[in-house]
Amino acid sequence: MTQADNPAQGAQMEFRGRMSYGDYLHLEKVLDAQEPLSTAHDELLFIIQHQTSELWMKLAIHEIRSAIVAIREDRLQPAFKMLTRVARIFEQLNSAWDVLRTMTPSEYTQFRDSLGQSSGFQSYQYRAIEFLAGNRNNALLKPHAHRPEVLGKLEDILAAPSLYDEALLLLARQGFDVGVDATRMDWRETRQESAAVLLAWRDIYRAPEEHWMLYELAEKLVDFEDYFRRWRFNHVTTVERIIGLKRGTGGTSGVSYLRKMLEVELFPELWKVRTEL
Ligand code: HEM
Ligand SMILES: N[C@@H](CC(=O)c1ccccc1NC=O)C(=O)O
Repeated sequence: MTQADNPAQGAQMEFRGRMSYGDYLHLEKVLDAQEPLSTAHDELLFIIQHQTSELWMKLAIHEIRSAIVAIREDRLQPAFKMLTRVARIFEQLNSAWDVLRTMTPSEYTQFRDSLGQSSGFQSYQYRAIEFLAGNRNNALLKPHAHRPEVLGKLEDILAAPSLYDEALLLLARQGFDVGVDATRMDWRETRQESAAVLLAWRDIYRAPEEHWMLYELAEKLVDFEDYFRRWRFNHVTTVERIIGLKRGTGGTSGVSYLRKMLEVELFPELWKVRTEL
């Protein structure tokens, strides 16, 4: 038999005692983790949509953490690469809404009651991303009080500088006056917006050729926030399309809570600086 007759010729077919594809990826765990609570056809879509989102969030956290360390160590090129990947992950999460949007209100109502009081509001990986980026609402630790290991991980994130804090410390190291952001000791709370930081970014944007690395870092951060905002917008639009103005299972007002979250700015001076140029 020639290669043309049998394209799979030479392929390994015997896996007794050898690691195969499914072994390496632990597919038995991943593919056994979907347990619908109802008989509704669309519940599997709902579960897989969330599980895949959480997997992508896991990767985003890994990349943001490494980007934070890289900026701290003045290794900007690797940080750029990681931040580009984070933006692409959010682009991926954004496209995923197209699949969920195929579920109508009638279909969702068939299993919504099974969800009890569970909600994406309790996604600790989502909260970790917000905390790592710099949006630190300590009140949102509360839903994790019953899981000490999760709480501990979120507390650890709050104990250290965020992505934006590290960017501002870098600006200070490079001689920019960033005001109080150069000397902060407590990282737990979201920093206050500052006029000094706005002026520092303005100088950088006015002379990109002189500050190319910082200029590029700023644009990577804006790109990340741009895609993150699109995720929030897609979420609230999908939610309104599916549950209208009903209260959320997590206990918030639902769409109006999510609309409020659209106003959150992770890197406020980087948006304000646009008006100054
Ligand atoms: C049928 C689809 C969905 C509906 C109806 C829905 C609805 C809601 C509502 C009403 C809230 C507000 C909190 C509450 O009171 O429950 C919320 C929050 C949230 N949802 Fe969803 N959601 C959907 C899909 C998703 C998906 C696919 C994800 C991806 C992981 C997600 C992640 C989140 C997160 C992270 C929050 C917290 C947002 C924040 O606090 O800023 N949701 N969702
Ligand atoms: N908050 C949603 C329920 C919901 O979407 C949800 C429930 C359990 C696990 C993840 C969810 N997704 C996002 O909030 C609702 O009010 O219908």
